[in-house]
Amino acid sequence: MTLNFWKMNGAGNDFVMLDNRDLSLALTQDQIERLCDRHRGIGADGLLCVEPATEGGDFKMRYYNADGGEAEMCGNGARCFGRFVNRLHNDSLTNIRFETLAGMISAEFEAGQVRINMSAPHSLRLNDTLPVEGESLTVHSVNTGVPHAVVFVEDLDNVPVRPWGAGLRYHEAFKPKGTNANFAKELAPGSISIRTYERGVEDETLACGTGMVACALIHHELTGAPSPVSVLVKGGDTLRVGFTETAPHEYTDVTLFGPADFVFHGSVEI
Ligand SMILES: N[C@@H](CCC[C@H](N)C(=O)O)C(=O)O
Repeated sequence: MTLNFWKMNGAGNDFVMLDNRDLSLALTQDQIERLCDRHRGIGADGLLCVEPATEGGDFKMRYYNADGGEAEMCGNGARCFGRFVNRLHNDSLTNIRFETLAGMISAEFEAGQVRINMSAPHSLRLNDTLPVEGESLTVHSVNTGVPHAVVFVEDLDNVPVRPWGAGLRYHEAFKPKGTNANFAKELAPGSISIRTYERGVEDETLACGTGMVACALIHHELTGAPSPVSVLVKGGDTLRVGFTETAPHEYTDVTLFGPADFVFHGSVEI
């Protein structure tokens, strides 16, 4: 079978994009994993499908990690999804609402950049002390559509992202679903730099949208920095996270603004 696909990236987090509005595709976990394989496939951190809405949105977004497992949400993927859907409509849309397993997301378009409005974060925890790889880490956590652990560090360049990331991802404290793991450093009040180890990729990625939101909210919790918070990612882009705190530790209007770029269009045999 020949599959038409588009390749996109959001701040370096890269995705295979598929138009499944007619529901003709039913890819297996194994097929998705092979498509995302950087040596034997197209290569990507994840795969997104556009499907018809069933719960009052304009479309449904399905997101799969590179290991072929489905995840509830992907912030960079959602920005790419918005731009991709707009391209399928000859760039005639100004905004869309789409369903995800983490709730309804809306996207609006601004000169190649996309702002998404995300579902309310939950399960915020601050200052847990956890043993990881022989170190005692101060770990914060929040679910921004998918689970994230956040550790602030002094030396972000030299933080052992893979071993510490995997240590947190599989930590007893986050079982059974595991977590994504972020390492962050304050650059200035309201400005942070982060690196993320992604669950389902099982490695560091160049950017993670839900991770940026998690780190920005924790930065706000720890320092009181107002919205928006600027977040510099490993890939070199700086994105903006906006939010409104409605009550202590309760947030609404959580937005992520940044690039969503087309890379190429092709076909592949599966
Ligand atoms: N890259 C994403 C997050 C994708 C899901 C994540 N790997 C998980 O399994 O929770 C983003 O941009 O948010």
